[in-house]
Formats: sequence, structure tokens, C-alpha cells
Amino acid sequence: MTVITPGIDFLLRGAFSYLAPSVLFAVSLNHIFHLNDIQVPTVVVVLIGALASPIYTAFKICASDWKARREANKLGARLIPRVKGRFPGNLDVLRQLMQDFETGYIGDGVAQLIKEHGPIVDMHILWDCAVVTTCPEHIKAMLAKDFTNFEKGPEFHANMHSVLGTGVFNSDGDMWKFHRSMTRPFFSRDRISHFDLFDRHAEIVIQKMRERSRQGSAIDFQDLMGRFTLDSATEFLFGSCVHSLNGRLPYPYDKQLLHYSDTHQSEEVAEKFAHAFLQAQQIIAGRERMGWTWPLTELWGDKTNEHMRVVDAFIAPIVKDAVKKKRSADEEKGIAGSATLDMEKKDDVSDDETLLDHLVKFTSDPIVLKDEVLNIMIAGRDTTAATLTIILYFLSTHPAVFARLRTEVVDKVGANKRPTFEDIREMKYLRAVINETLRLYPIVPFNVRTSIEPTVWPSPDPNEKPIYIPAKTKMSYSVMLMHRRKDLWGPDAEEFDPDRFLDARLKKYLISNSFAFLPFNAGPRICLGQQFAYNEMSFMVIRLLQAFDSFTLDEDAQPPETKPLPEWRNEVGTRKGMEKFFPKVGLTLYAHGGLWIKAKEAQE
Ligand code: HEM
Repeated sequence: MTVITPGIDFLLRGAFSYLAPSVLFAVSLNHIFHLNDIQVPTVVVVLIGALASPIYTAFKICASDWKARREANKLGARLIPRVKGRFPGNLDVLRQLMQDFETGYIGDGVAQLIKEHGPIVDMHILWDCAVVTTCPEHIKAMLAKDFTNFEKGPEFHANMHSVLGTGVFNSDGDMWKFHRSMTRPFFSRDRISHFDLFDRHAEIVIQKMRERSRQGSAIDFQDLMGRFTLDSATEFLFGSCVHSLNGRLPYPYDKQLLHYSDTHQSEEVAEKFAHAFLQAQQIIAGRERMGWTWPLTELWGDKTNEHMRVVDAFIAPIVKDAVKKKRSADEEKGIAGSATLDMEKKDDVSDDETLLDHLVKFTSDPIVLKDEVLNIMIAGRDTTAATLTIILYFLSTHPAVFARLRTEVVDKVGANKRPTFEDIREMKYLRAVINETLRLYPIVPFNVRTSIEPTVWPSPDPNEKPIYIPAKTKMSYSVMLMHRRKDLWGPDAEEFDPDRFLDARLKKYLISNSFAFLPFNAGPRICLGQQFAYNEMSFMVIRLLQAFDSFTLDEDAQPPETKPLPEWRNEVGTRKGMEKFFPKVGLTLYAHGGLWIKAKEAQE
């Protein structure tokens, strides 16, 4: 079977639509010359025809600019402030953005353009609108007020499809409603049973950290949290834990040889699965960054294929098993096929039910089931792992916050007791620490929607006309940059200070403008797992603070090429100038090279 690769498909379509005007023009010209008996050499006809495509393309660009200007005027609005680069198509801007992405501090390139042009800007890459906004009122329009006019869009779907399929993350309209409505009941109540699951895996985490602490060596906390959330997620999603916490944990780069020489190199299922899953996500994140040109980097084949084969090999038998189990249960009860759907209360979720058990009540289509569990796994795993990692980074670098939080843990829960949902609800400072971490490092720092119909947004400057948003335009928004705006969060917006979620600043900045804080998004597509995430993260942090009475960053253990760049320190008073880790973003945010810490065991 011949399969057309994304690159070949892109080139064929591109060649067809780009060359069509030239071919059409040359053929028509030839015909006119022929009718009028004019003798023109074929090579001249071909050359004139060849000019038709670039002229037509330039005409289309000017016409669409003119149309947007006219529509904006009609509505009493103005165009989005546009970046004017030095090279055609703003290629220099694109190059700078890519370079900043590879080697700079997270969001550097976009932050600079916003500083120069205001909180909404059109980077206008390759003659196409490439908008980014950090305004709460614009984000509110896309996510809530004008929700039906903004979708993820066909370009996003195409970029993500080979990994996310048509799951809840990567669908719009009726398909999204279908996925969301079958998954929502699973998250709609406080599912206390998860605390058993968290506890089992948290216990292994603590044990691994104790072992490392006794060896006097640092541990990569990001890797550890990736394993904790992978084991928890696979267990609660499929009821089949991959036990990645039992695998070999990495040692600091400078001690690798010493320790790796006496370990087996055999790759375990969990390692393979986690690695393949991560690689596939990195590839689709790269596609999203490259925009419509990404297929050119996949000329010889879809780069996600080899990784998705590993992921599928793990998931397919689990899905098959769940469908089989459900069928036999139905047969035993004497119900069959669609009758099952009428006879069961599908939305009821029993305590021991996994997400997959729940989903098979709605469909037995293995592709839909696989897509949905994979989507939830991506949504739920790296997000909590990275947030926990950054919480620990802040606790390691802010001893006063650590001490106050530890006092709250010991006072409210005790030195050893397993935390309950009620304990967590009472712990105001813990919630403030988590929120402050999510404010400075929201795990989805950049996101995107696509407009369907043209619309008008309020101007960030009330003295200026509103802003015209054309139809079918990709609108990026950055909650991370919004969360750091001094006009929205006060002059100390770049400081890590959990008290801002407890003192007068809460009312002044947040309650008066609730769309200024959106780590979980808002509106109909708000994160389904928000409560689950708060529970899981709170549980883990409490267990850690019960077991250890100090954490320190071990900067020597950090691989040198992943350390923050020395020149960052020149930017005094900014997060970039303060940071001791290198934040990066794939689909979600993470610490480049991991987060290496040393933990000291508590004596109580
Ligand atoms: C710190 C942890 C988390 C953060 C910061 C977070 C953040 C987000 C954000 C920003 C979105 C919106 C994405 C978009 O529309 O483009 C989202 C969606 C979603 N999240 Fe989370 N999430 C977290 C944890 C979880 C967990 C633990 C789960 C489930 C186990 C989960 C399930 C989902 C789902 C299913 C969606 C898709 C909703 C939809 O499109 O209708 N999330 N999350």
C-alpha cells in the first residue's frame, strides 16, 4: 500500500494551487494567440504564464488586506497593530521567534513584540495573520462570551491528528460535545477513591527520595513526578498501571557512568511507552509552532508513526479487553448492543470504575476509545507533573514559604496521617502556593483558537477604536504573559508571593477581574480535570512535606547545557533574571534537563 506522506501531500496540493493560475493563464494566452493567428514562441507563452502565479498571489494578499481595512472601517474599528519586519513576509521576525524558542527564556520573542506594539499584536508571518493577545477581555471573548465563534480550527486538527485523533482536545462542534459529554460524568464528583491510588504511588515516590537522600545524591524531581503521574493516570484511566516508578531512576549527569555501569540497559514497557508518548507530543508541538509549513519537515513520512506504534501497542489490547469485558457483562445481564445504552444509567460512575470502564458504556469503537483515553492522559499527566515540579522549585528556593507551608501541613494534617479531601479543602496556604505557581508558570502558557466569523474586540487602550478580527484567523493567546502583566497584577507581578491569593491583592486584582487568572482556561472548554489536579497535587505536596523538612536545588547536578544562561541575570527584577531553572514548552511547560534537588528527611 502506498501512503502519501504529509510532506508529499503538502507539495502536491501546494503545487496544484500555486501553479493553477500560471497553467490556466498560459493555456488561455496560447488559445487567444492561436485564435488571432499571432505567432508567439511557446517559451515566451510559458514565461509569461509563469509570472501569473506570483502576481495572482500578490494580488490576493493585497485584496485581503484591502477587504479587512474596509470591513474594519465599516464597523468603526481598526486593524490589529502589525509587526513590520525588515524582510519580506516578516521572515526576520519568524527567524528571531524560532531562535528565541530554541535558546531563549520562555515567551521571550513574543514578549518583546508585545512590549513594542501593545498587548495584542499581529506578527504577520508569511503574509498571513499571526495574532497573539494577552488581554483578559479578548481571552474571555474567545473562551466564554463568544465561544461559538472560536474553535480550535482545521489547522490545529491537522497538526495534532496523528496523535490526538478526534479526542476531546482535538475536536470541535458535535464531535467535541460527544467526547466531552461522555467523559464529564467521570470528573463531576469528588472521587474519594483516588486518594487510595495517590497514596500508593506517593509512598513509592517518598521511598525513592529517601533512598537517594541517604546516598547523599540529588534526584531529578521532574522525572519522578512524570513517573508518579504516569502510574496514577494509567491506573485510573485503564485500571492497568505501567509501574514506571519501579524502573531505574536517572542519576545526576556527573555521576551517570558510576551508577549506570552496574544497571541493566533493558528497556521496560513503561520506559518505552513514556518515551514514545513524549516524543509523539514533542513532534505535534513542533508542528504547531511551525504553522502551515510543518509538512515540509515530514517529506519522507509522518514522524509520529514510529512512536504511536509503541503507544498503540500498549493501549490497543487494554481497550480491546475493556470492550470484551463489557460485552460479556451485558450478555450475562441479557442485554445487547444499543439496548445497553437505554437500560443503563450511563452517567452513574461507581467508585471502582476506571475511565475506560465508564467510556465503554457509550461506545465500543476502539478508535474513539483510544483517542479519548490518550487525550485525557496528555491532558492530565504532564500538566500535574510539571506543576508539581515547579511547586518544588519554588519551595526549594523560598525557604520562608516552605516553612510556612510545612507548618500548615503539620498543624492541619499531622506529621504522618494520610490527608483527606476535607484536610485539603481547609489548607488555604497550600492552595495559594499552588495558584501562585500556576500564575507564574501556567502549564499551557500559549494556546490558540481560530475565528469563524469576523468580529470586533474592545481596544486595550480605551482612547482607541475597537479592534477588527477577521474570519478564519488563528488567534494565539498567552495566559502566562497575561499572568505577569503589572497593570493586572501589581508592580510585584513577577515575584513569587503566594500571599497575593490571600491578602488585599486578591480583591484588588483578581476578584475585580476574574479572567486575569486562567491556568485551567474558562468557559465551556474549561479543564475537566481541575479538581482532580488540585487533589492530586495537594496530596503529593502534603506527603512530601510530611516526609522531608528541607529541599535544596542541586545546581551542580543540572546538565550544564540546561542551566539558565548567565546573561539572563542582567534582567534584574524579572522572572528571567531570577530563575535558577530553564523553563521550556512543548505541548506543555517543563524544566529543561529536569529539576535536580536534594531532600532532607524529617526527624519527627
Ligand atoms: C495542573 C494541572 C492542569 C492544568 C494546568 C490544566 C490546564 C488545562 C487547560 C489550560 C485546558 C484547556 C486546553 C484548551 O482548551 O486548549 C485543559 C483542558 C482539559 N483538561 Fe486540564 N489541566 C490540568 C490537569 C488536568 C487533569 C489532571 C485532567 C484529567 C485527568 C485534565 C483534563 C482536561 C481535559 C479533558 C481537557 C479538555 C477540555 C475540553 O476541551 O473540553 N486536566 N486543561
